[in-house]
Amino acid sequence: MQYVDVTGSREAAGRSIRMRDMARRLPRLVRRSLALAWRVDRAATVGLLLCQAVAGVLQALGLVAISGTLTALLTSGDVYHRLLDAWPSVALLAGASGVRALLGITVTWLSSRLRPLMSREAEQMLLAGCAEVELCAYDEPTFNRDREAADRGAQVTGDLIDEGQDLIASSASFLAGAVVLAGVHPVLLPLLVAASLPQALAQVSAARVRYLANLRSNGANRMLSVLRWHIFTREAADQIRAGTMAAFLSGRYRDTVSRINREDRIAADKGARMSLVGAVCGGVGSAVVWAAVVFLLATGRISVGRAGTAVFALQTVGQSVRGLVSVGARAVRTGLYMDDWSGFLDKAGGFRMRRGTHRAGPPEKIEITSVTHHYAGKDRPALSDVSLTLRRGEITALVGFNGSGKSTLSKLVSGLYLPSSGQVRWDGVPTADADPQALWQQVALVPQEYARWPLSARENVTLGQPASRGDTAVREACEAAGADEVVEALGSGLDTLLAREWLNGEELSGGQWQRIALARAFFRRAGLLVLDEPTANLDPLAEFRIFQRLRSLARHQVVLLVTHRLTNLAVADRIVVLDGGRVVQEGTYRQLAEDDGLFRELLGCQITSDTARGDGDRYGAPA
Ligand SMILES: Nc1ncnc2c1ncn2[C@@H]1O[C@H](COP(=O)(O)OP(=O)(O)OP(=O)(O)O)[C@@H](O)[C@H]1O
Repeated sequence: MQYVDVTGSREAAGRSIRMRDMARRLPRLVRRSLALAWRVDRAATVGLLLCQAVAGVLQALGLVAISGTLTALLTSGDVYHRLLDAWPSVALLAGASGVRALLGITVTWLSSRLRPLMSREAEQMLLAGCAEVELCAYDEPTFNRDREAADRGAQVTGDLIDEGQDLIASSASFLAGAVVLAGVHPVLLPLLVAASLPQALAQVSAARVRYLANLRSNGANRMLSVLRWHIFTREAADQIRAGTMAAFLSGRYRDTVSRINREDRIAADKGARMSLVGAVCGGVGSAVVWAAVVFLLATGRISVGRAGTAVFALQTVGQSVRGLVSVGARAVRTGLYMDDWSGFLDKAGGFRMRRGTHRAGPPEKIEITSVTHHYAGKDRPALSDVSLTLRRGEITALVGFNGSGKSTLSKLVSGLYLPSSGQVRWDGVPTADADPQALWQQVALVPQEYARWPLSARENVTLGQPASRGDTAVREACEAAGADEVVEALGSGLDTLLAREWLNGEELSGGQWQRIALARAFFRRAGLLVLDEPTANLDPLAEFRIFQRLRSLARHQVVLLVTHRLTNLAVADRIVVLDGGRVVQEGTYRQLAEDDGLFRELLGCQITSDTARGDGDRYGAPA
């Protein structure tokens, strides 16, 4: 079992990283990191830039001071006068070092302030981006892969501030050293840069190898987080124990980790080999540069004092070139992750919602016309040529076998999905032309898998959107859903946190949660009420009450009910029977129960199984 990038497009992008790309990308990366830093903390960003600029100037001054000191000390004359001549340069050197140390501390302070802010900002931008995509995006492997990569990009955003800072610092120190070195002799600077090139190439290649290894492990890492979630959280804790699955899951986790370790080890070995070759070439290059200095000194082309300055300048420039290359390579790798992040934000993984602007009100009529719907990667359509009209004040029930398309149809009616072909129109306006946020204001949905939000009972009902009538409206919705008794039994009533793993939180039973989910939908007072298996976890009495109340609740709403509890369907005005994604029957309960067809067949099975259960209970129950 593996998650793989089926398109391989990002691997191709990673493979194309070359020295030229790096040079092209670096300024963009610095700009991008500064833009994000500016967004989260302007004062710290300006402070950082100022510190770096001043540190660069001080570095240059320090090198000039070294040159002055050496020239003063190495010229002829008595020691006293030589020291007297040297002291202003020494004082400048000491002053510059002291201020640079202070600036270094300030840079560390400001960076540590900015780093977490940037990562969190990037994460929040990603979360906001995810909320803007079409629901169908989650069915696409490419979207999930890109989102995962973008998440990684958001996490490493903070690194970019350090890398950006190191780049600016190395560039400033390179410039300072280069100016001084060029002043000593014009041949030294180009020679040094040429000598550093092999190392630079090796570093970039090693960074590419590491990025590609990470890319290959992306799917495995994703699987690890899925496994970790299942092993860690209480959601499946009971099933892991009762199913004695712990060893199996840990084994799969271990196997996946081994796969990642193997990739990492190969990348580390390859990277080390490249670095070694680069270091050897760099060493030879350095020897050539030092030989050039000795040659220039021996042939009298430079003085001893200038040769001394050259030594310091060479060290500074050499260090900054190495720094530039290694930080540059790291920054390019981070930049690739950030490309994943910003690319995802730009086009929301290619699934940004682009619908119309019509602001839908509570619908009078929802028409489904010749709707066919395909899920991504499926050969067969989930729905084929379905036509149907839903009206306010009417309860329409969808029934059929598992997988016959009931939930899909309810999601199309709610505008959560747009049909592959055909139209769903709310009062004549296709859902594709409606403003989705305004449309969903009119949708109250209880899906099969309703969310159990780790929020207070009140927020679980209001979904964070309280009504003007405050708790009165919450209590009315709870009463309609039979959740009033659930809330009353909670330690702090509506204020109770519904998550036992948190301090003071309380846990509800499956049926109690379902009542809260129903209260949520009743509280919303939207124009469309969609109930997908709303009573699956309810006891018979609670179920009976819900179906009883549905009639009065439906007076002002379009109601769509999906259920397998056929015996309760007398409450519906119309029943639509789906089979293999097609409508095969439509009518009232009485009509369908009398007609030959799938509904009567299903109803017969349910009555038979209920009777069998009843018999079993009767004969099997202890006296
Ligand atoms: N997100 C999805 N991605 C791909 N295929 C899907 C997705 N959701 C549903 N399907 C497929 O579409 C078909 C219809 O599924 P749907 O959930 O609408 O059926 P249903 O009638 O509601 O089933 P059930 O009674 O089991 O809830 C099934 O073949 C299912 O595998």
